[in-house]
Amino acid sequence: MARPLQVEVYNPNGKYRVVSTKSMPGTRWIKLLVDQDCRLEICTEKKTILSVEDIISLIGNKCDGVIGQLTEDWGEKLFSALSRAGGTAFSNMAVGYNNVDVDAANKYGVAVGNTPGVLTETTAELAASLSLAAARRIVEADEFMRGGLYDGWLPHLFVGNLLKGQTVGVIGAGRIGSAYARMMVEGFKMNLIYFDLYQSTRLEKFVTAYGQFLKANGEQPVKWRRASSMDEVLREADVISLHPVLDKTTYHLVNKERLGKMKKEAILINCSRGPVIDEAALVDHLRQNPMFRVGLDVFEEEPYMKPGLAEMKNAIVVPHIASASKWTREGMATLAALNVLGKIKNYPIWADPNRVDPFLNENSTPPPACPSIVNSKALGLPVSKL
Ligand SMILES: NC(=O)c1ccc[n+]([C@@H]2O[C@H](COP(=O)([O-])OP(=O)(O)OC[C@H]3O[C@@H](n4cnc5c(N)ncnc54)[C@H](O)[C@@H]3O)[C@@H](O)[C@H]2O)c1
Ligand SMILES: O=C(O)[C@H](O)CO
Repeated sequence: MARPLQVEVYNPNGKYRVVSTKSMPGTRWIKLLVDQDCRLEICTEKKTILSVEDIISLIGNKCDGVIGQLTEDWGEKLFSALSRAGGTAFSNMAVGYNNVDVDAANKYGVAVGNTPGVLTETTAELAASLSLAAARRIVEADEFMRGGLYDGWLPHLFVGNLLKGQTVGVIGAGRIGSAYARMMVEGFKMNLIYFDLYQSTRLEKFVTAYGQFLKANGEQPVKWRRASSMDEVLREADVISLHPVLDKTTYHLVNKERLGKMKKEAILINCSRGPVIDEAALVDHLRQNPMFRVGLDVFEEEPYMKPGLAEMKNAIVVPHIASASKWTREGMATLAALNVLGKIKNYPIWADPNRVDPFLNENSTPPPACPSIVNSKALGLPVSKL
């Protein structure tokens, strides 16, 4: 028989058994669960990605709710195991939930939580950092310097792109895409072109107002345009950042053909999900177009990179750290814990999952509600009046 996975237990006599498949940043989330009569078990196994079998063994015979991670495959097997153990609540510690089969969760009556509202700016800041790093070739220059290759200033040394006055393209102008667009427009006076299935009126108003402000101060105003197709963005933008959800409509959204439509010296940023780009086609494109640059936080088959990517000087690669600021990660842990706790306690669903500040204030008790449950309608869960 397989040995049981190692866990750390808090409040062993708690009435409700909650499992967290990973240790998460901060301690507030632990206190919130323990104070509400939960026995909390945190898996402390060294392996990074737990298998479905590992998680089934963690769930055991009695489990009220699980806090899980985006690296786990939450489908039929796990939701049926959780339901058999009496569980009704699961929360991803992430805003994206493409690792979760929501239909399977619905079938077993399990609420599925996610953590929007707390990682928007942090993630957008990483996309902006990758954009700058790619435009100004910071990683290549750092390697050159550390390699002892710098022997004096030269007119051609690491010449990159000026962002001011260029066009930033955003594909998926939701929470994070809009925050990134605002940063690039306001910070670097870039013009904006975006493509989304929905109009982003707030973003459009922001860029219009900023353009008027610049004009009133004697500067060139910034402009915006909502593209009617994604290809328009690919053709016109100098820097393109991808921020859609991953689903079957966005799988390989950027493929060989679409890469071919982009400017030869364009910059492509991906802080959404790896499979939004056909990564093998991207490697070919990078090889054939040395002035084309990418900044990637996510990969098609994480944790692996497609052959050749690691050798490309025109690629900057970081290990899925876009939401990795202390405040955000602690907030994600809190929201995930409160999703599970709220469902166990039969609390209603918070009316606006983007306005989660009341849950994050360390000096007050969080509202009696689940911050964000993605299948609340399907399960017919009541909405909070707070
Ligand atoms: N790298 C990271 O660490 C990290 C951090 C946070 C979020 N994410 C990813 O970013 C995604 C977006 O997060 P968000 O909070 O901004 O979500 P969101 O729902 O606010 O925004 C997603 C946007 O994509 C748009 N969209 C959907 N399909 C599209 C398509 N085919 N073409 C163009 N636009 C399309 C939607 O209309 C929506 O406006 C998450 O689902 C997650 O996968 C990654
Ligand atoms: O979807 C998410 O939240 C990220 O990928 C992790 O922060």
